Formats: sequence, structure tokens, C-alpha cells
Amino acid sequence: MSQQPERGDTGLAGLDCAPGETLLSVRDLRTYYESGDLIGGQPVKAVDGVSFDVKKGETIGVVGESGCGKTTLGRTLVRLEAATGGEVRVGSDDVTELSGEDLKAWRRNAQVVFQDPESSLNDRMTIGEIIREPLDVHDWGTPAERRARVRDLLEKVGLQEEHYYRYPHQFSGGQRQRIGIARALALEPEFVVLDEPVSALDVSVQAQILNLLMDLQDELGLTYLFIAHDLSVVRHICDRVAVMYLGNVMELGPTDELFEDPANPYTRALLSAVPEPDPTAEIDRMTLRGTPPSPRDPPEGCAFSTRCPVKIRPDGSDEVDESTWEAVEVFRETLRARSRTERSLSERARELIGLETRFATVDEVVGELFTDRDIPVSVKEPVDQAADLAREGDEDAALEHLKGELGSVCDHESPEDHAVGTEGRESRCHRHAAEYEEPSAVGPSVGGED
Ligand SMILES: Nc1ncnc2c1ncn2[C@@H]1O[C@H](COP(=O)(O)OP(=O)(O)OP(=O)(O)O)[C@@H](O)[C@H]1O
Repeated sequence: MSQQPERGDTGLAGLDCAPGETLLSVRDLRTYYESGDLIGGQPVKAVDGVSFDVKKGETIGVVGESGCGKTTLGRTLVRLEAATGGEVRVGSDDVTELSGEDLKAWRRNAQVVFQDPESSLNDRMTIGEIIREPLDVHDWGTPAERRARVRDLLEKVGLQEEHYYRYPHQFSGGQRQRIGIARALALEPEFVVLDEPVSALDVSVQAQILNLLMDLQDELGLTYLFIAHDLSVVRHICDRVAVMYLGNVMELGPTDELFEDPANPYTRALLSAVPEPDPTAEIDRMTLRGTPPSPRDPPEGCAFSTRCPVKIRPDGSDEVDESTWEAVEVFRETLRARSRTERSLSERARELIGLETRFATVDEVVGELFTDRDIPVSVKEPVDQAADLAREGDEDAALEHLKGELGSVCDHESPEDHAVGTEGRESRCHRHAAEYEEPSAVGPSVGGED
């Protein structure tokens, strides 16, 4: 039997909460992609223990470098990916466990606007058919009501009724994104994941689409999860921001506070990379060493520990000067890179018979980093022992050895989320514990900080 859902009749009791109340409660969410290797390789830990609430009517931004898990997080929330563990609570329901009519109700209420309006619309369907498809799938109203709904949606997103019978290729990128938005809104959802909705558009069109999204949010009381690379866009439209790194949320809080006074070392590094509008402004740019670790093999302690510019040093290392300590960290990063790189058969063969390969030898690396330094024995011994292990081709054992001998709490323990700022912000970093100095006290300043 066909039915026409109304607002307030969402099919899941938790969705009918009041503006400002918790709509979604995400707890320890994990989404792993199995490797697909027949011999059972490590899964990709795309989302790896994420917790936060989404409030009804807000726009919560998700930022972070490419590959940190933003899209996977969004797709898991709307059940386009299956969670490996954890919960996504809506009232008393757990979205990750829904089935049957309840899952259908969630799918009506949780929609996605995709990044690329070029590829997300089927070029063989008319605009009317594209927007009407979810109504057909969910058996929404009568055929006449569906046509009327599509015409209403076209108008809502700034298109005209006569566009009903045209095809996507007849439209510009911005207009195609309007079609994508109309389709996502067809079933009157409560929650919409906007996955980089303006990244593929000309700058001149981006503002129009963002304004449209904000107007629709006001008019329809929508809740957005806004995934973006562009921090200036996030600052402009999000109420709160979550900063992701390697499947973790490192910091989450109100947008203004987070941008003005970032607490987490990763947020601070990310913000320091944003170009200043005033080129004469003096700010310290932090350049992060190396690349993010593989999500198949994330660090055991803090996700950011391998690149953190304010990593805590182990006890008893006060005598080691800053640049020697940095050399130790670079040595570890080099070993990690070597252990990740598959040597080709011919390289292995060349190594076996003692010929040069494209890999710098361990001796070259150690020579480059440690010659001409006055290194205390507490550092020299573990470095020499690790170099021996690496010379034998066992970089993993070398890394373990260095971690055991020279690692700190950042290498060994996952940090907790600590309350920072004044408005319910949280940051995942050992440095917020009482016994350590805050990241802002030991690292370079960011933005307008002194
Ligand atoms: N279907 C899949 N199968 C296996 N691995 C995947 C799959 N989708 C994503 N990944 C991996 O999961 C990790 C997170 O990817 P995801 O697309 O969620 O990140 P992202 O932050 O959205 O990146 P981007 O900004 O580039 O879109 C990456 O290492 C990616 O290669």
C-alpha cells in the first residue's frame, strides 16, 4: 500500500526529537575494509573508534587529509557501509543493527549529496526520473503526487519545471549539483551527509550552492554532516567541527573556538597550513614530517604519534638535545617507510649479491642522521642495535626495539579525549593530562596566538 510520510512521522521515534537535542549518538564506531587478499592481509581501519553526538538542526563539519576516513564515516552513518563495531544511536535504536521496516525508515531519513555531480547522476534518465526514483523505490504517494513532489523540489533547488524532461548532460556542474540535492531531499530526510558537495564546482558557483544548502536547512530543519577539505568553507558554514586523522577524531568542538584556539597538535598543524589572507602576517608554518601511516597498520599509541611536532619524550631523555631527538624520530620514520615498501624481486636479488638498490643503505641513513653528533649512550646504543636489525632486513624488529627503548606514552598508549576550551570541546592528546605541558606551550604558535 502506498503511503505519504509526513514530518513528525519519520518511522523512527528518535528522529522526532526537538532542535538542539541529540539526533545521533555515535559511540566507538569502527569501519574496517577487509583486505581482499586470499591469504588474509590486515584490514584497512578506515574509521577506528569514533565517538560524537550530532544535534538536530546543526551542521557538523568533518575535516582532515585525504584518506583519513571522512567519506567512510559518512557512508557508515547512512548505512551505505556496514560498521565493523560500535554504535550509531537514534533514540533507542542502533542504526548499525537496523533491519526490515526500521532500516527502510532510516534510509528514507538519511541521505547523501555526493561530491561529483558529473558521475553521480545517471545520464540516461531525465531529471524528473532521477529525482523521482527514490520516491518510486519507497513507494511514496500516488504517481500524480510524485510528479507534483518533483516539480516542487525543482523549484526548491532553484531549477524550473521545464527541466523535468531534460537530461543531466544539458546542465552545468552547479545545476547538476542542484539536481543531486533535490534527489537527496525527495523523501524529506532528517539527516543529510554532504560529501564535499562543492569541491568539484567552479569557485563562482560554490557560494550559490552553499547558500542554497543553508536556506534549505533553515526551511526544512535539516541536520547536516558536512565533509570538506576546504577549511575556509567549513569555518563559514559549520556550527561544530570534527578533525579526523587516520580514522580517529582528534578534536571536536564549536567552529569559532576550534579555529581560534586549536588544542590538538594535529588541528594546530592543519590550521597552520591554511594560507593567511594577509601575506605580511607573521605565522609559524608547521611542516609535518613524513606521510600518514597506513590505515592497515596504524600506530599502537596515539594515531598522530609518528608525525607529531610536540610528541612527549620518554622519561630520562632531558639530556638529549632537540635536534638529536628529531634525528631519532626521522630514523624511525625512515625505517617505517622501508618496512612498508615492497622490494621488487630484482631489488631483492641485487641486495642478495651485494649490489646497490634504490634503497639507501642503513649505514647511509644512520651516517646522514647521526654523524658529527654528540649522542648520549642512552640513545646511541638503541640506535646502533636497531641499525643492526635493519641491516639484517628486519625493519619491524628495529622499530619495535626503538619503541621499547626510546618510545614515550605517545607510542604506547592511546590518548583519551580531554575536555578543552569552554564550550564542550574535546581533544585526543596525552599532553592535556595534568603532568604534561599543553601543545600550545611547547609547539609553534598558530594563527593569532602570541
Ligand atoms: N571500498 C574500499 N575498500 C578498501 N579500502 C577503502 C575503501 N574505501 C576507502 N578505503 C580506504 O579507507 C581509507 C579511508 O578512505 P576514505 O575515502 O573514507 O577517506 P577520506 O578522508 O574521505 O578521503 P578523501 O578526502 O580522499 O575522499 C583510505 O585508506 C582508503 O583507501
